Amino acid sequence: MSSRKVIELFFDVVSPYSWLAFEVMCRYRKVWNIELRLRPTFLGGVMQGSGNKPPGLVPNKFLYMGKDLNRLSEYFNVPLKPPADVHEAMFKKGSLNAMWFVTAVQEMEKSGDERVERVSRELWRRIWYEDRDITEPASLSEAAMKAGLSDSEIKRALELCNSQEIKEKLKSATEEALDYGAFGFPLVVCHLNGKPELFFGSDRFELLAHCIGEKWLGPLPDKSTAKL
Ligand SMILES: N[C@@H](CCC(=O)N[C@@H](CS)C(=O)NCC(=O)O)C(=O)O
Repeated sequence: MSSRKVIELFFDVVSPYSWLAFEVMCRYRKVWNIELRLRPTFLGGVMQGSGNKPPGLVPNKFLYMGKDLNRLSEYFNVPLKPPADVHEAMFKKGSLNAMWFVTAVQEMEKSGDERVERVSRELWRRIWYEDRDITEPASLSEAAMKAGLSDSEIKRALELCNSQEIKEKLKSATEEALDYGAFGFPLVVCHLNGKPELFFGSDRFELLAHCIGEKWLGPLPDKSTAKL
């Protein structure tokens, strides 16, 4: 068997399109010969650093995205439902605290990304399905509890959240994404023959599969992995 290709997924839980890409990559890591590396990052920093602006700030794009996400939710089997006040949730409240928290959880992982996967999913579910806060410590705790973290792990993650170490870690992941050429999320970076190949969006999987020599079997490659 050829050696596994390393694929990095840069994501932020404020980004609904990142949720779609995240679920697809988590499903395909069991199907393709890849090593998936989850890279929690801050989309606000990527927008600022690249000179881009969120597509939701253009009124017609905002209207289109509402319809697009509705269709995609069904197609990808990911329970997406925009919060009542998208601008408040995405731009006023934002995701900095949540992404510090996910970074802290990643820092605490001994091996693998299992908890990062579960906690990120619960945070997406809160903001992009239940229309609930993801900025307050109580909200982060609740998401982590649902993700199966123990009380002491949650306490430690909340402490770590405020540490300089974690803030620096999230900042350097954001800088790394920008160095790759990020301007938005999701960003999938495939390492092919020692060279990073970038794919922006949750709508590039067919092309990505072609480039890495794997088969795209649609959003649900294995029905048993698709329960959310
Ligand atoms: N066509 C992409 C759109 C992804 C997208 O709009 N991502 C937002 C964040 S949720 C973004 O960062 N956009 C930057 C841009 O469109 O320039 C997809 O289907 O995934």
